[in-house]
Amino acid sequence: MSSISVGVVMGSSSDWDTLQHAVQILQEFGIAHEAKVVSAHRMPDEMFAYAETAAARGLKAIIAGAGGAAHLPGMLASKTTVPVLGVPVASKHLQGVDSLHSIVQMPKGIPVATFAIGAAGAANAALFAVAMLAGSDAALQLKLQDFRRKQTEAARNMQLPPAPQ
Ligand SMILES: Nc1c(C(=O)O)ncn1[C@@H]1O[C@H](COP(=O)(O)O)[C@@H](O)[C@H]1O
Repeated sequence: MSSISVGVVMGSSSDWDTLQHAVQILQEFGIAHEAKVVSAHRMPDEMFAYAETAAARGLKAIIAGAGGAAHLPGMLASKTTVPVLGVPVASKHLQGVDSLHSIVQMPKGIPVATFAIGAAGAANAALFAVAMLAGSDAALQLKLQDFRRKQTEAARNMQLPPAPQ
């Protein structure tokens, strides 16, 4: 069994609609991963343990998504040197701008790579993790290039509806 290289964690099961887009990408690229709820606010002891054991377990990246007062990515980053990729989840009242600001405004010295709010951010966080792993994996690099090539092809083939008369 291959060891897990990317952890996907989220503050609540209600974040799954967003974070599933990261998991889909990791599945597509055949990256060994895990997905679980780990909340800095509601289960701080487990959050600390997750961060503290991440490097020893062989994780190369942690994708962490949360909404509102989204402290999870930053708190994980404070307890591990494994790169943390933060995904702001759209919140009910402030549409995720609160989540984005909570994740992106880290103090100097504890970086969190922060992505766009929502599904695109989740997918891009996973693609970024793939790119990190592809640096030392030639086969994965080829898969990533193929992904980009197909995406370019799909964009070139995009058709617009007829112009209104
Ligand atoms: N931001 C955090 C943290 C955290 O940062 O530790 N834990 C939960 N949450 C967020 O609370 C929102 C509402 O959660 P519920 O839907 O469970 O009430 C979620 O978007 C979650 O990420």
